[in-house]
Amino acid sequence: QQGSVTASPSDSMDDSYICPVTTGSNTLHLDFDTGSSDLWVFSTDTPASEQGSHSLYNGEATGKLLSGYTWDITYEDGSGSKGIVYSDKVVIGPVTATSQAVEAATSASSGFVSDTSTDGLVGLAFSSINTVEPQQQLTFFDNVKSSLASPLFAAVLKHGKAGTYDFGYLDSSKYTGSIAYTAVDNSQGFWGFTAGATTVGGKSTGSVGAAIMDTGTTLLYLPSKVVSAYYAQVKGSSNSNTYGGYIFPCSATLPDWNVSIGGTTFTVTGSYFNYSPVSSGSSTCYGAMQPNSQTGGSTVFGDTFIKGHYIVFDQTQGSNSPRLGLAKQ
Ligand SMILES: Cc1ccc(-c2noc([C@H]3C[C@@H](O)CN3)n2)cc1F
Repeated sequence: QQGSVTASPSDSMDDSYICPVTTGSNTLHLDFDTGSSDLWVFSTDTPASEQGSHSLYNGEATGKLLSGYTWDITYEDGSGSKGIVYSDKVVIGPVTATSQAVEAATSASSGFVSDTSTDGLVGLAFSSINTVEPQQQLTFFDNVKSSLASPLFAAVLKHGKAGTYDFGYLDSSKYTGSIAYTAVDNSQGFWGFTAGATTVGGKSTGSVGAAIMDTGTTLLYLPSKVVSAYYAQVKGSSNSNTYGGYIFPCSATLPDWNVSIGGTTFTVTGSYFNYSPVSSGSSTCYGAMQPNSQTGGSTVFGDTFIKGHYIVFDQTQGSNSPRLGLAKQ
């Protein structure tokens, strides 16, 4: 099997990208996250006080309860959820996992309860960091990859408009030039890779090093040397204690940022680095490139980098030799 599902920005800032997923017989809108490995959903097992306006998975109706199984996850930003586990059919585009662990929330933090755009997450990192106990469960990709035409999926996310996640095939109409491949270190359960030299306006701004490709993270978090060298090219910018990161006048011209990965140079267009005004109506804007001190020291290529590129999460060389493919859209 193979196929594509639409990935729509959750809001005008491209905070996240959500996709319709049928769990059991209900269609929910889920955040595909290559930085975690649990598929969890708001459900009829979620307290009514926490269900908000979310679409709900009904495990009692269509699933098989994995008796005594639990899960509990905390994300980089401190938000989290926990609950119980069913096995059920999950359909993404035309791709079906017949016995997917669907993790039904019995509790979710306020960030999720109030995020009406997101009914849960589909974890697409490696199953080694799935949180289900007493028996760890497989991700959707791990469950279907042997049935896919090719064991890969591609993220084709766009700025301010719908893109896709494609499972099982490469679509040459969705990228230009050739795909540059680079080795993945999955020892921590992530799609880890090494990024190299960076430049801004023709000037070298240092090398990045180890990073993870994380569709569930909104911004681009880099070593402080690279970040300070970037904002040195942005008039009026500063690293604000008040706002907890780099800010600049919303009228500032933001330069493009270039990084070498897999022997090829990739560019993030400057305007993508204007995340949003620091508060509604403000003429001060918050940067979409921030130091990795904000992510516990991890360098994270989030949606700010991913949108506008064609990113392939690839196991065609075998599950012990995962790789990332990158191309320009
Ligand atoms: C309300 C809410 C909060 C966090 C997240 C979230 N999803 O993926 C991630 C990143 C960071 C790392 O944890 C794994 N990938 N963060 C999603 C939400 F809808």
